[in-house]
Amino acid sequence: MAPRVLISDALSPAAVQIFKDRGIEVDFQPALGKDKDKLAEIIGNYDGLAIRSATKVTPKILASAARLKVVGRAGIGVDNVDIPAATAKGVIVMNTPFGNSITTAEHAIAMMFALAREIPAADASTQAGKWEKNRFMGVELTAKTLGIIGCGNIGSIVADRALGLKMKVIAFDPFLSPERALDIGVEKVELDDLLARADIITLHTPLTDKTRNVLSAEAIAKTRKGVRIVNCARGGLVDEAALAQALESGHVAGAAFDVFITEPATENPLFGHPNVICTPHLGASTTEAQENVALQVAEQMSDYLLRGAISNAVNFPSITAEEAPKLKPFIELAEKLGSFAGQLTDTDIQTVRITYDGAVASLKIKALTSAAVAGLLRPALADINVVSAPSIAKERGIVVEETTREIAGDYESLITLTVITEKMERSISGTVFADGRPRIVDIKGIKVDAEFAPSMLYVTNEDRPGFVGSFASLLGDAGINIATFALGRDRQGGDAIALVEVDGKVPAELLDKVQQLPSVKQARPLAF
Ligand SMILES: NC(=O)C1=CN([C@@H]2O[C@H](COP(=O)(O)OP(=O)(O)OC[C@H]3O[C@@H](n4cnc5c(N)ncnc54)[C@H](O)[C@@H]3O)[C@@H](O)[C@H]2O)C=CC1
Ligand SMILES: O=C(O)C(=O)COP(=O)(O)O
Repeated sequence: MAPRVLISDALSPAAVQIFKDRGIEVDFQPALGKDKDKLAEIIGNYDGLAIRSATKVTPKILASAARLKVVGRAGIGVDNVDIPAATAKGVIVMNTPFGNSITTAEHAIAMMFALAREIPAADASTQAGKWEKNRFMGVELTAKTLGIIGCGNIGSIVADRALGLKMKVIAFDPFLSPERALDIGVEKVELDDLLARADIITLHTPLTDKTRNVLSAEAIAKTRKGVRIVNCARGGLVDEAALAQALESGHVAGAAFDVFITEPATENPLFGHPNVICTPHLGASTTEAQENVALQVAEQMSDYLLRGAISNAVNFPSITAEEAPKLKPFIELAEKLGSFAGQLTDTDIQTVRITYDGAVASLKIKALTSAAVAGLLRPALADINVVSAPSIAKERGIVVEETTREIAGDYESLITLTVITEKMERSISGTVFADGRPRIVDIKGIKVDAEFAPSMLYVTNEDRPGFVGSFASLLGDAGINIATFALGRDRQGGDAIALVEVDGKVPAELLDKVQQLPSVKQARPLAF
């Protein structure tokens, strides 16, 4: 069945065409994002959801999204998506990190000019027939100091344009390296320094718990008198009420805002002030940027839904379309090794150690580890998947350790999974043969060679004569057909294991009888 995608925001129709061309069913309902009840009602029918900023992907929406595999944000900010909730549900969240950055930077520059020359007010007055030539006295930008808070993709484009305008550019960004600052021609400063020196402040950080209210009442009080403030990043970075007061008192000369704490903003403390310019979250709204982000998000979502390739996911490592097919059999192996261990582990898992030997060590092991953890925890949590597994393991206090050794041993690639609980430590290793099928090659240090099958019996016993005969006849008597039979032991007369693929389910009575065979220590059914 073809995957189905819902577009619930005003994306460029270019996205619709891409989905169709890729063979994905698509519903284009550009106003739906604003109707959260309707969205919750229908989201269960879709594998993918493509959005901009109007759709809020809340835990409630996610709870109704039974089939959802991916949320694609045609844009940058993903603060309208509850990422932890999406991750816990195994939903990939991807954005398009560069598609609208030039456009947004240009909007910030446009806002800066609009403030410096009061263009909106002058326009309104002129068109009202007033010709107030003496009312509007602007300021020159040349040689002024621009303070950029958040100097990432957009901030550094703003810096570049501002340098072209012969401004002095200073930036506060804890993650901006001194080398990068030098490279892009900005002076890296602390926040207080920026507040004290900037003639114009422009914000370009995401909205996080750390950046919320970065321009608080206290911070605004530290700015230069006559400062102008531009926010084309996110509502919530600036205390709107405190800014309104500072505008009122004349400390702040002007503010240009594209984004607001509450959107759509129909009322706001900044509205109505003569030195305030507002636009309705238009930062990304150019034909070019909208085409870019729509095409990119549709391609990325299609690649994921059709080929398992992941790019620009904010909650999972990237996997290219070339890597995806190479990774697939190892994902299956990792998940099955995890499942094997999970089905045998009844007590609390403290640590999972996964070792990658040989060629597999150079693949995206983060994805493989996630798959192994998903398999391990699935017996307890049916809904877990590779996306949600790491966060669920963390939540449960399970330590996940990874080791890679690129030198191959007996196998070209080998994955070993070790589960450590309070009582025991159990390891199991597997590989993928040339036929692409995963195999178990070692259990607790005992060599075996078995494929994973829908119904299996795992028996540990003492290596004594007679076990195989009596075991096989118990199965025969119960009418259970043996499909494959793998045996291994650590040494003659030592510990032995049998891994048997059977047709159909193993009845509980049979399991009891096997358990009672004289040399048997443990008999467990397994399903893959
Ligand atoms: N108005 C609009 O339509 C648009 C708004 N945006 C907003 O712009 C934001 C920035 O976008 P990009 O530059 O592409 O993101 P980015 O991730 O490239 O840059 C963000 C920068 O903020 C810095 N940062 C993080 N925490 C900080 C803190 N506590 N203090 C100072 N700096 C901090 C980061 O180190 C990074 O360099 C987006 O998150 C989005 O919210 C993006 C596109 C359009
Ligand atoms: O890309 C972003 O972060 C934006 O804020 C753009 O928002 P929009 O897609 O125009 O609703």
